[in-house]
Amino acid sequence: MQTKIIVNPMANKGNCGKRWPQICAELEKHLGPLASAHVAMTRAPNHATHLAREAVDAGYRRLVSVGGDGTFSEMMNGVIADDRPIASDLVLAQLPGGTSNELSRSFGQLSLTEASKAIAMGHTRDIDVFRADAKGYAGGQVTRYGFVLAIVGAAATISWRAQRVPLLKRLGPISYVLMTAFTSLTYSPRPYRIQIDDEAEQHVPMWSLMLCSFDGAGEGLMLAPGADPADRKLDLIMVGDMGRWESLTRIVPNLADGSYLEHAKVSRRHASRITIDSDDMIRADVDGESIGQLPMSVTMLPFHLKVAAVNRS
Ligand SMILES: Nc1ncnc2c1ncn2[C@@H]1O[C@H](COP(=O)(O)OP(=O)(O)OP(=O)(O)O)[C@@H](O)[C@H]1O
Repeated sequence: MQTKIIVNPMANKGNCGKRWPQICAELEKHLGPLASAHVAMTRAPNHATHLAREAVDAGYRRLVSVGGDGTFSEMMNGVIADDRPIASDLVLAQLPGGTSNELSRSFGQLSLTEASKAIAMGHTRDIDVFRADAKGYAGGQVTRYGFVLAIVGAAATISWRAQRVPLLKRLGPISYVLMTAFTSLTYSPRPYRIQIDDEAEQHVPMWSLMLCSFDGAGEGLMLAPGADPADRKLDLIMVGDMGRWESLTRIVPNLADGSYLEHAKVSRRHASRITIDSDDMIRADVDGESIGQLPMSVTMLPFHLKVAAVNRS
């Protein structure tokens, strides 16, 4: 199978580029020598999307991103068009070279060696993909394909602040801890209009809403314990009308083990199509990238993508 490697040299604050020779040597131990024609370096944000599309058009069927979650997500968005994969026999893989590499962890790959072995041995797993349409920050419609989670409200504001404030971004994971505390103390629940599958629209005040395909996300967060990333359903979690102190003391500390779900104002159910709107400005985030604001609709798509993953059985 022809393999294209897409490297983001700027991932992990430029460390990915510096470590590329070492990462390449590890990959070559398992895959054999890599000709330079099979490696492409990203030159700007979203370049991985174009490189992935070009690679599939040129006949590559296995695409490996070297970087963080953003690079993998950009690559994945390049291989889907009109709500379906642009080729039927694709395998995507990630080698951890970013800051948090949460996706690698979701695929069961904890190290560069494990990820390289999973690619070489051809172990894969199927994952669901959803489509999110929201209002972009420039005012137009944005469409993003995702596979881990879509979040709105307080959780999306935490993500947006942690990514946008340059000083905080340099702090890495600690920025999320600081912004979670700050946002909990300043963010008030807002009125939402929600339509789930074919049900009637609901009007509810909420602090945050999360649509999870995987069980975990972010820095060790267990948002939807037991969620199946290939069941063609999203776990819809609604965090209701929380007071500031209540969110800081009863929700935030219990995100790591999923016990926040026991709170009386938190609900969980399955959904495969949801439209969310509000008269207030509410941020929306897909797979860790702030894409814009409400209204947003999220739809599970009727296909699986194959990703290289460690075979634990
Ligand atoms: N050549 C480039 N110059 C500047 N930015 C780039 C370049 N190539 C890609 N990017 C951008 O780098 C950003 C960060 O990439 P990525 O998310 O992979 O790394 P990370 O943030 O370190 O890791 P993680 O998301 O796992 O925490 C992405 O938004 C991507 O668009």
